[in-house]
Amino acid sequence: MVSVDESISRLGEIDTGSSLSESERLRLSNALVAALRRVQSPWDIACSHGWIELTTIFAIKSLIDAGVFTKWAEQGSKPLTANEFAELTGADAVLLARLLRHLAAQHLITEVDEDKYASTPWALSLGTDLALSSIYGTFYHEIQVPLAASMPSFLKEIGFKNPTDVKDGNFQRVHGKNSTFFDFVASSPLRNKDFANAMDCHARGNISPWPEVYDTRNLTDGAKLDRPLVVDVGGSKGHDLEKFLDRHSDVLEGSLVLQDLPHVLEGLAINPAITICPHDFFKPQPVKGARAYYFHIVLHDWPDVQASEILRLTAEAMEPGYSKILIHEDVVSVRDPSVQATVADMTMMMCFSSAERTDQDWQRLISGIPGLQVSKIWRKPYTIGGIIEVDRII
Ligand SMILES: C[S@@+](CC[C@H](N)C(=O)[O-])C[C@H]1O[C@@H](n2cnc3c(N)ncnc32)[C@H](O)[C@@H]1O
Repeated sequence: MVSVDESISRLGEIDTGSSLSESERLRLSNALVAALRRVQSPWDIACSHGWIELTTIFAIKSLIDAGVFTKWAEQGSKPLTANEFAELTGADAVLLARLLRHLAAQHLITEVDEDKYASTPWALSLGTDLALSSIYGTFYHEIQVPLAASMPSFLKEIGFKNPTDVKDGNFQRVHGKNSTFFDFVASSPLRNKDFANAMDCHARGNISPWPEVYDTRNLTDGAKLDRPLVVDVGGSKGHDLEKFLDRHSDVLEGSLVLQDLPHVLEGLAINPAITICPHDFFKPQPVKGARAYYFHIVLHDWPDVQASEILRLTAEAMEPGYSKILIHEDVVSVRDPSVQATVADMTMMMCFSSAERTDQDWQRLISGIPGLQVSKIWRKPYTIGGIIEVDRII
């Protein structure tokens, strides 16, 4: 039997440095959560859900808005007292002390002396990465929370059936009949910006850059120069095409095409190698015979009926034997899926009545579209993201 002191001392020896690969880091983090669950009482867990998470988010958001994290980073992230934070930001020192203490109690920042706090990589990121800090903004408060709060009564109302109707789901229960997720996001510039930032963070944090998962030489080798190489469909601000350019900086101008709804692309300043093409993917694909149509966390937003329609319209634009569809998504393991995959699945349910898909779900969806066939599912070991490579065979 290992004593508590010895267990704590062993925990202090855990390697958290850069020597860990991403997959090792995730495995270790998962094992630590499992150990925490064994140590926590039922009350600890319920208290965390009912009080700690909620109050932590409001404390973080208030500290972001007061400018604490940005000013802290500007000052070199050195340890500061609540009074010093108050001088830096103009906020009340007593209030700041209370908010900071709540974060330190959860090891989000470190209390190094009475009311004096040292920064952590997370706190530094909130001060330097505005996309990350916007996760705590309208994305959380206006998009996620109202939908999550409504889910239990929505599921009860529909008799605990699996929701599959994007036009009559939890979203419409919260925002009204005929409302749609993307119209709601678009209807406020701040929400639109925070959502795009959240997608950027999700891409950076959860899914490996696609040229690291898929061998992009499959696209460049034998590419026909008279038409686009990659069309990023529903590509938001174009961060995935930038990743392609990092690897293939020599592609011809105009051979990369970024598509999304007009309001998303409006006023976008982007690498001149990328052509901007506003397009609704429920209309016929205007770019014909491209080498690849890339969809990154786009089809999971849609239940099978709509996802099939998007794929069918894409298939019509493809050149058989040449064009490919590349679908970059979480591919859910049927056994022991990670929380990154299950949280995405819950999010799809509450926002779109859709779901994250397993290998088999993808095979079934694609086999239902005339002319399309899955040629390979590309994965990096121990990551949740995969790329489903689809050919048009006839
Ligand atoms: C979950 S986001 C993914 C964005 C991007 N691919 C990424 O990985 O960050 C889904 C994207 O689909 C776009 N979208 C939604 N409905 C669309 C439609 N009918 N036509 C084209 N794009 C659409 C949204 O504007 C949004 O940028």
